[in-house]
Amino acid sequence: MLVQLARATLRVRWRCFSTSSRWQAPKPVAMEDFTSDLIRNFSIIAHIDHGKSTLADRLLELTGTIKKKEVGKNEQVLDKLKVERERGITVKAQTASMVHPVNGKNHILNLIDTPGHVDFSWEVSRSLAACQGALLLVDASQGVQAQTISVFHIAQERGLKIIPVLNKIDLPASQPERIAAQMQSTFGTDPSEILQISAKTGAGVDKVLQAIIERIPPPSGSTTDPLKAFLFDSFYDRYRGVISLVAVQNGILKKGDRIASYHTRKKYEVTEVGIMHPEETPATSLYPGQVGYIACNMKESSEAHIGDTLHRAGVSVDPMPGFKPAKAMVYAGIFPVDSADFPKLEESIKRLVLTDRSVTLQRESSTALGQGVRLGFLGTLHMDVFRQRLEDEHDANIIVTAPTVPYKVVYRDKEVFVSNPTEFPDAVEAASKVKEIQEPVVRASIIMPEEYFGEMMDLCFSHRGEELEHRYLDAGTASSARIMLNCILPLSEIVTDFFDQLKSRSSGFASFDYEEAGYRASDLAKMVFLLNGKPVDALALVIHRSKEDEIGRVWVKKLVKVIPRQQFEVPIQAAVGKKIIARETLKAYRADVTGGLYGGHVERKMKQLELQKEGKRRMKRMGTVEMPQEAFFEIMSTNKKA
Ligand SMILES: Nc1nc2c(ncn2[C@@H]2O[C@H](COP(=O)(O)OP(=O)(O)OP(=O)(O)O)[C@@H](O)[C@H]2O)c(=O)[nH]1
Repeated sequence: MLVQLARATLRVRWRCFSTSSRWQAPKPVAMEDFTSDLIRNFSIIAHIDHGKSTLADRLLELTGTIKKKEVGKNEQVLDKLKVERERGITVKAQTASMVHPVNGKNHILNLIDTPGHVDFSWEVSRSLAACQGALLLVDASQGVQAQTISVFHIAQERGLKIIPVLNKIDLPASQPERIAAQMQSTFGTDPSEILQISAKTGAGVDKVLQAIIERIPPPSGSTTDPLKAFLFDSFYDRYRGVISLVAVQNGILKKGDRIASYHTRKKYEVTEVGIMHPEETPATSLYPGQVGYIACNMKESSEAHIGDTLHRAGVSVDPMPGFKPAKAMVYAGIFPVDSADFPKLEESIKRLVLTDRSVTLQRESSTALGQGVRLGFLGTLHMDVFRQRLEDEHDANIIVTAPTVPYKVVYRDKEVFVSNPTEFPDAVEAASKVKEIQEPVVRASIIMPEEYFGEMMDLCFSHRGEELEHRYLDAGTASSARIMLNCILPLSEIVTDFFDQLKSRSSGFASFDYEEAGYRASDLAKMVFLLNGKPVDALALVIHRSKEDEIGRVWVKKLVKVIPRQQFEVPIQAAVGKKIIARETLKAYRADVTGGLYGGHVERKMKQLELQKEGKRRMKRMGTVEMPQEAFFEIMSTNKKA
């Protein structure tokens, strides 16, 4: 079987999100040998950078699934997006099956890789739904961090068997005994169950394989019960349409089966089944407990509903519990720098959304920026990653507006969610019709060494934190004890610079995580910016009244720097309702680009005039003021630092 799997692997291509070449099906792998007692489905869960992808690679190597990498090459097998390699973070959960013999019997181990950033906890949760166990990986030099705690709780809620693993024991700064004690006090872990490894050198990794087989229960399921498969992920292949990743619960799933979606009630014929090895490797069939992929002529990604139950057409089954859909927490408008590029941009965005189902989209138009798309993301990192993918993979030249959270406007007779500042009620409307405005808040937890406690309290207060409380995670020595600080923070306060400040004010030692905590009434208002007395829609912001002076001043200063001088003086003002909060004046200037050119420099002169003409084409008229699209780009990209 091992040989057969390895051969099949050699003949298949890499699964790739951006490009897809013609594909030739190798001989299918027979899966009937892998009865459910020989299957283990597991995930690796950890705080960001604690070594999940490195350990995944070592496990794939140790089981002979991939070849051992050349020393010095640092690319990880399961992190495949360019942005993942560049930023060293996992964005999209991936699956890989490996085969490992124990007592002369081949076992199949299905690893589902999970992302490690707080923005992607939805991906973590859905990956775990297909598992019976999880390796909880903790960096032995850093100890328990904010996301270690949140992923532990997700895994525990799902009833998974958790295997505690201390990683990076090769580092001189590692303190395995101390961190083991910390895990015991935080999670109630029995220190004798903790494995100590170095994913980098490979030390102790064989023990991990053994523990997966010994400690994680095999999936249950019956071959004779009606077919029931859980759909936990999907991606798009331009030749075969939507490919769904499934965990078979009962029955046997094979090519030619007529299946139906419980969610959409649509029927399909299965054209291919297989396992991720980690590339797609066709198989004859998938048996209960097995995790693999299917192709069934689904044309639209929206047909593959994450959390759906697939069953045999005409044979009904009780559905799986399913998932809460991903909820957008941060919204931003994306516009092309050159308005003529909109159709191409819209197409690129749609294609990218096919690979990232948690992004929501809606068309929007702005007088200042023209046609664009308003997108909803799980968080700001998610937004940044999407932007980078749009630029890297689709060569897009874009302007991204300031991020906004979804506010709740409570009128006397209805509640409306507003995720675009231009739609936020102005002062007049607010005074006459609106009962209350609410903003989303989160329950934040920050873990830090004791010496940064004061700084972190300060950070929370300056971001409107409430209900602060703290506790010690371990007793440690006076200088190295760790504290967990919890508080309620408005989501809008963490979508700008909170994370950067947390890192810089704690010299990188604090970690942060949050979960939604509903909505709270808040004193919010719309701030508009006026150029020569006329408001510019794309620049509107929703702000907390306690910060209106500070934000108004920063923004007008920024605007005066990036807007080119006009032939007349231009007042730049920040206003809330009728009240002007801040003002700068842009001095008049006569643009004579050829002024400095004399005599025979005709060619140069013509070129300058051409350039000016080109510039004019891209100018936007804001009332009486001309503003190049690039100025918006400048403002928006300096936005994060505001
Ligand atoms: N010294 C040492 N470094 C390690 C070890 N394991 C991982 N690293 C390094 O730690 C960094 C993070 O490792 P990754 O495997 O990318 O971490 P990750 O948890 O997958 O990160 P995300 O997927 O972004 O959450 C990389 O620079 C690795 O080379 C280890 O055992 N020892």
